[in-house]
Amino acid sequence: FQPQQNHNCKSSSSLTTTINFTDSRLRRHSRAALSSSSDVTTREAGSGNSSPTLREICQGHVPEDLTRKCCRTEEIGYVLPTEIQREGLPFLFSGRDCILHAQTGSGKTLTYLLLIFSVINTQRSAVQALIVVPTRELGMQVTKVARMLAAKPTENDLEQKSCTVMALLDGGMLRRHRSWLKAEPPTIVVATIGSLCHLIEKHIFKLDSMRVLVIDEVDFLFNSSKHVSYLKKLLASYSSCKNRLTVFASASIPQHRRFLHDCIQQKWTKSDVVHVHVNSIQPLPLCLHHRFVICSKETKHQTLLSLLQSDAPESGIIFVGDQSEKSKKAGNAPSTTLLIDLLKNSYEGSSEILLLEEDMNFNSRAASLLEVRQGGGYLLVATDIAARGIDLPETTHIYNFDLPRTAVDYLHRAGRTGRKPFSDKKCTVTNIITSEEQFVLQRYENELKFNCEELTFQIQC
Ligand SMILES: Nc1ncnc2c1ncn2[C@@H]1O[C@H](COP(=O)(O)OP(=O)(O)OP(=O)(O)O)[C@@H](O)[C@H]1O
Repeated sequence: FQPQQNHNCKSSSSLTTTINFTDSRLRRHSRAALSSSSDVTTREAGSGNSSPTLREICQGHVPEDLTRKCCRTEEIGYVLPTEIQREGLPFLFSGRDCILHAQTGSGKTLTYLLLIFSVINTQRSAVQALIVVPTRELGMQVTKVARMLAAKPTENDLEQKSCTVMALLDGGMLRRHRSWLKAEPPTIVVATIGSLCHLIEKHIFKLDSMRVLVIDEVDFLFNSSKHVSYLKKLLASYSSCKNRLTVFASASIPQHRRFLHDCIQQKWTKSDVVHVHVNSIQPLPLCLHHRFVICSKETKHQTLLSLLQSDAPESGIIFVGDQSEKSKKAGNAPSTTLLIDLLKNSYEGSSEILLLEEDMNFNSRAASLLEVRQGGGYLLVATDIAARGIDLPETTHIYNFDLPRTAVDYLHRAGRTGRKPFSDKKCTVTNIITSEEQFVLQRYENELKFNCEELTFQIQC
């Protein structure tokens, strides 16, 4: 995703047709696009009255018991498809490789899982689908949704062999997974790239039967120097795009034309790959209200406290930047620790105060997220490890105690709230900045096309 000089995108541009349609014309367009274009851009969210239900879209593709479970209000209860599901699933069911590019919280996970359940054969004992994720936390979340969909609800169903889902994630028990992989390969594997490639290189994990490969948060993985070479091997050397369906997903695909071009050139996908781009003119969910408060570095803590007292958020995430190497060497306490201490000592709200950062051990990280998910109010102090993919639908407030480094990071942090697809309840993203940082925030506003309102604010001492 890094811009390169003299890069020739001509061949992908000639394959690519960007078409903007409004809601009522989308379905007609989708049908036409099924046979031709490779870059589909849709404009409006929400569903009109004539929209098909999720069940109708899945009919004939996904096993009936699963769509029933997914769509019945007494069970999971997804009656209407989100826009990425409505636009993406027809392409996926028709066997096209896809880049699913849609806002945070728009249901991309269910989109690719429904594709997986449409192609796997549970009678076969082989790994048939592989989902690659950037973090252990996101992996556990995706595994949970996949297992929920795979669970057999009735005794009759229990007679049939069920689909098994293995989480092969950093910090897991690789030895136990090795025996499991050999004795009875699972149908679906959710993996972080490091653990996965280690097992592939040791010939313990085989991709011969893989029919679907999903790379979630694809731009993050391609941008990570730690992951990119493994990722490229996985896409082009360890398996061939001809023998599988390849799906990329993210709310941000910077330079998507260049990426489409690379997908085809590098044989990461087949040449008729489709870029399904939902809400291209509105990268952030509309239900987000963005604000900023200007203060000095010295009054940042007090400003945050005052904001929390006045907002009284039931559930919120406070994002903090990573501690610099210089600050570590100087023996300073990390900002996360200072903030946790501050909140525990001075915040008067009733929310549970929790921490999630990369330096914690995996068990403590899991414990924090488990507590957050168990309901009740929470204030989660987190680094960017919580910014990608984590789905905590009860979150109503995001605080950027430190500004994110890039507009893309802003988009993903902000997108940890506003995650109920058919709700228009306003959620708030608040940036605590110094006056020197104001121009950075303005750059993000321009890039991501949102408006940030200044909050004039009296610090309560
Ligand atoms: N059709 C649907 N109807 C109602 N809710 C849905 C539907 N599909 C998904 N959801 C819910 O929407 C929320 C967000 O979904 P998901 O985590 O897949 O978002 P995402 O698009 O992957 O976001 P991100 O880019 O942040 O990873 C989840 O809580 C999920 O249960």
